[in-house]
Amino acid sequence: MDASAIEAGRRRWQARFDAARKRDADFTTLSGVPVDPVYGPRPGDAYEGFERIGWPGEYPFTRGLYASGYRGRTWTIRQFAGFGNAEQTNERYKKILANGGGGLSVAFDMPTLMGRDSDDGRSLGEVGHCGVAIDSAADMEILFKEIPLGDVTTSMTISGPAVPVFCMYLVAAERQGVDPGVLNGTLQTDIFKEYIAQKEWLFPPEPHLRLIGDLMEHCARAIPAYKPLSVSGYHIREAGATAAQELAYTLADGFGYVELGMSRGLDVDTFAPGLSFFFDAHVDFFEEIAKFRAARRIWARRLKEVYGARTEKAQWLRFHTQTAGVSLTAQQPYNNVVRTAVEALAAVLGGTNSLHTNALDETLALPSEQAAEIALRTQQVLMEETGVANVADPLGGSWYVEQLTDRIEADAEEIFARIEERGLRSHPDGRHPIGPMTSGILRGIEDGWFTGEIAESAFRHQQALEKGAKRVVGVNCHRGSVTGDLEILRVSHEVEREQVRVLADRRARRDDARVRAALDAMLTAARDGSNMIAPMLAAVRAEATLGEICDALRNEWGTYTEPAGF
Ligand SMILES: CC(C)(COP(=O)(O)OP(=O)(O)OC[C@H]1O[C@@H](n2cnc3c(N)ncnc32)[C@H](O)[C@@H]1OP(=O)(O)O)[C@@H](O)C(=O)NCCC(=O)NCCSC(=O)CCC(=O)O
Repeated sequence: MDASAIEAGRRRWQARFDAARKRDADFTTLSGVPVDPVYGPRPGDAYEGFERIGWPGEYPFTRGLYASGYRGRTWTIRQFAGFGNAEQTNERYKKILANGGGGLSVAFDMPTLMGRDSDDGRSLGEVGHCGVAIDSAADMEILFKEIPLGDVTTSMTISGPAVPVFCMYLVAAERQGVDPGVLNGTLQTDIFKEYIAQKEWLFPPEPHLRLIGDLMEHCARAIPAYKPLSVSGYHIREAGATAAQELAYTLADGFGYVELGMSRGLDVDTFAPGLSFFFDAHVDFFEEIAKFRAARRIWARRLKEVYGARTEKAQWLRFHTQTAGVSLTAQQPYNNVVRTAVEALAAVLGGTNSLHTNALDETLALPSEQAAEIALRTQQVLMEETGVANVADPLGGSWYVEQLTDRIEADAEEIFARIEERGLRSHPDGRHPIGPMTSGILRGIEDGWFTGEIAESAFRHQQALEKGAKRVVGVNCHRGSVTGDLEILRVSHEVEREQVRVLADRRARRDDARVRAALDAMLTAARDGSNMIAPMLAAVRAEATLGEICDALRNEWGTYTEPAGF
């Protein structure tokens, strides 16, 4: 790009920056040196390929979504939390908010994630263990007691039973007197990554996608600020994918949901802002920063050029980041604080919109209160002390980071082509029921291609660890010595007994005929193709349980078994 075009871009950036609201903060270095909100080529310099880099707040958004960067607003500190019953988790949430957490993020227990009630035989021993147990709208009401749902943005990490859980959240808001139309938050919902990596699905892909389509339609129409899909690469990465695989599979899944929305006749400029992303921040500092920058650029370009999105908001890739759980070690666990800080810094330098930092004890158990607080304080140290929030995309223009960004983008494009080619083979006539990327994803799920590719990468990494080519302190080098007693959070089995008792009591007090009628109406909608959200909401209002709703749908749609692979 020649110098005059770069200068024109700088002037556009300046105008946007001047118009933006800025935080009232000191934007100088620790020594008092004033710093600019963004840096670019020196005036008069040309820069080859600058159109791929650009300025923050401008297409292709490589350098961030906002001209003001974090000077406008810092990232959201959103710590994923949940354990025991709704009451215990509600107390933890109030502490998180009181300590400066910017939003909430619900971790559900395994039975809830699998759409089973706490009194289901398969739930035994798991209730309240890896997250909070939610059986019905009454639990959701307790979960958010004295937390005004109209004011706090809440993320819910659940995908198989996302839609009934979301209905419970809407009913909890109704019971608080909050108009559900004003809610802002995020529901994970991303079922593709369940088949690809996380393995917590309920039904076969096709009926599940229809249900997600209903949710997208409902939110686009009735809850405009809410983000019903958090397309998640985190679990793909944690299963062993490389950075490029994480990026490519996740964005491909995102394109699949774009195709789903479009196949339902929704306007891409209306529903695409409801798609957000969730990535892993692993320990290779620069590779992760490059991944985040490439993600924004690829998404903006494809949304604009392939799917016809015209508004910037529809082209924006907004993302949450969690530091890499798999990088934590049980050996010398205090070192995990350092790993997490480095990973969090990569996320921030990559322009994350929201961030979770893992606690040092998470390889051993759910975080203790003290470990959770250190994790939160880690973000606050970065935000308040280090100056990283002063300048947008401070690594933009670094030869290394720019080349790595280009490289990871090219690798991702190559993977998209392979997925699309699989889609073409499954529909050689070009008549894709939802869209070409979706066909490729579904084919890759059905024949175990994604799983195989991830397993191959995980195997290669494991070999590198065993040979010592890749090193992990305390595990395959510098072993021993950093020890210390960790306080471990243990969830009492009393929680399960109490949850089962409360559930039985609620079932005894509700109107069973009303529940049955509501579930029947929901199944009628499932069969006749009408939107299922309204009848599901009616069932939830009648205090139908999560297990009852999911069982009714399992009976209707069947379950899913993944292909065996060797
Ligand atoms: C979009 C995100 C990523 C972030 O949303 P947030 O509300 O926090 O932040 P945001 O949208 O970036 O910012 C809030 C508002 O401020 C505005 N804003 C932000 N920065 C600005 C700036 N510089 N200038 C002007 N406006 C700005 C935004 O446009 C937005 O307004 P408008 O709204 O008006 O635009 C959302 O989807 C989210 O919160 N996701 C979290 C997902 C999550 O926590 N998942 C947990 C998974 S945990 C998991 O899966 C477990 C894994 C495991 O451990 O196994």
